[in-house]
Amino acid sequence: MNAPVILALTAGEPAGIGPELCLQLALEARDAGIVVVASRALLEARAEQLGQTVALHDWVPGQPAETEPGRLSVRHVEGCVDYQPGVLDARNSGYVLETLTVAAKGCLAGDFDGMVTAPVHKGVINDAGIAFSGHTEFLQELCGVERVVMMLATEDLRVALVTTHLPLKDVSAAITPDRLSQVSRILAADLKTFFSIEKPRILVAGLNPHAGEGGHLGTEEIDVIEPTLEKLRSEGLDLVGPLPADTLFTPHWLDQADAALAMYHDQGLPVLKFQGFGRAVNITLGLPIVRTSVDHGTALDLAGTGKADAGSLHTAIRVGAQMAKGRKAANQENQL
Ligand SMILES: NC(=O)C1=CN([C@@H]2O[C@H](COP(=O)(O)OP(=O)(O)OC[C@H]3O[C@@H](n4cnc5c(N)ncnc54)[C@H](O)[C@@H]3O)[C@@H](O)[C@H]2O)C=CC1
Ligand SMILES: NCC(=O)COP(=O)(O)O
Repeated sequence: MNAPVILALTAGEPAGIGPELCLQLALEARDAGIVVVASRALLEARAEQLGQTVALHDWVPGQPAETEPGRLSVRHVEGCVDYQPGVLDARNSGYVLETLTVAAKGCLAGDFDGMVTAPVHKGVINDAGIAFSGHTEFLQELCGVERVVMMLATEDLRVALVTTHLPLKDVSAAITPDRLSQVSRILAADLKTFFSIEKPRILVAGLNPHAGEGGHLGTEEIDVIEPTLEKLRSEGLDLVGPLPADTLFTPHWLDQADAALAMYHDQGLPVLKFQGFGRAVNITLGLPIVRTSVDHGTALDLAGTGKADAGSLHTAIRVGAQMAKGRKAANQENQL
């Protein structure tokens, strides 16, 4: 009944800090079983560059994962052709996406209890001619679900987004009653499922300055956001807003709420990162699998130096393991 959780950890962009963060983790004792999904040769090359000794063990589904310092379970993925830190190579892009596919399919098949992702470089994947906006959208498509929600969280703050990786000029049109309703419902449901918040109070930001100033600074609040929130409240969701985004992130509001819902990426995430960059987790809600991630990017400037901070990776693994245990327990209860 209490089998340890096994998480797939994708090593991300080969030129970034992901591979060395995986190796840093291997030097410590771990509570959760971690299987790094990556090119074995890439990990060996990075370990050699950093002067680290890590014994890599090929992992087979059904087996426990290594948890002892100095040992690391690896699910090898072919196709990485360039191991140089700090220098992007579009030829590695197919391999990077294959690591995500292997991890996600492994979760769907029950081989893994969840997946944690180290950062990928969205630009270089597109340079390879592959349309890619982020793990969030990639996993939504792979898992065949209509809507997912990106939420970043620290101990003190949770910020979810209505839209994710969109050019700013496309944001207004994307804020539809359908999208706002789906995102709000997923956020409320998953805060209950994974964080045991029975009826979460969610602060919803407006899109425009001063939440539109009564229609004088934009009408999305009056036309879309207010009527949608009203309808969702009638379903029982505890939604406050639309609130001016510049004052939403103040103790007056945050102290009485469980999460903030921002309309777009750079409305919500700078606040979260100012408050907790380096120790936050990025969670994809609404998926049939557990997926958490680090709060940072590929940090090409640090790759190969061994100076990258693993704080956010630790948070992502801790939260991923908690969520996976929660989902396992719920599944077992449903089977009784
Ligand atoms: N989960 C993911 O896959 C994410 C990927 N990205 C991708 O990363 C690439 C680079 O993005 P940037 O905006 O430059 O952000 P970034 O997070 O890579 O770097 C911003 C600054 O933070 C520092 N930094 C980042 N992680 C650190 C760590 N663990 N320890 C110490 N310092 C750290 C970097 O050195 C840099 O000075 C982009 O292509 C972006 O798409 C960005 C965010 C998340
Ligand atoms: N700023 C967060 C971010 O870009 C991460 O996106 P994703 O790759 O987790 O979808």
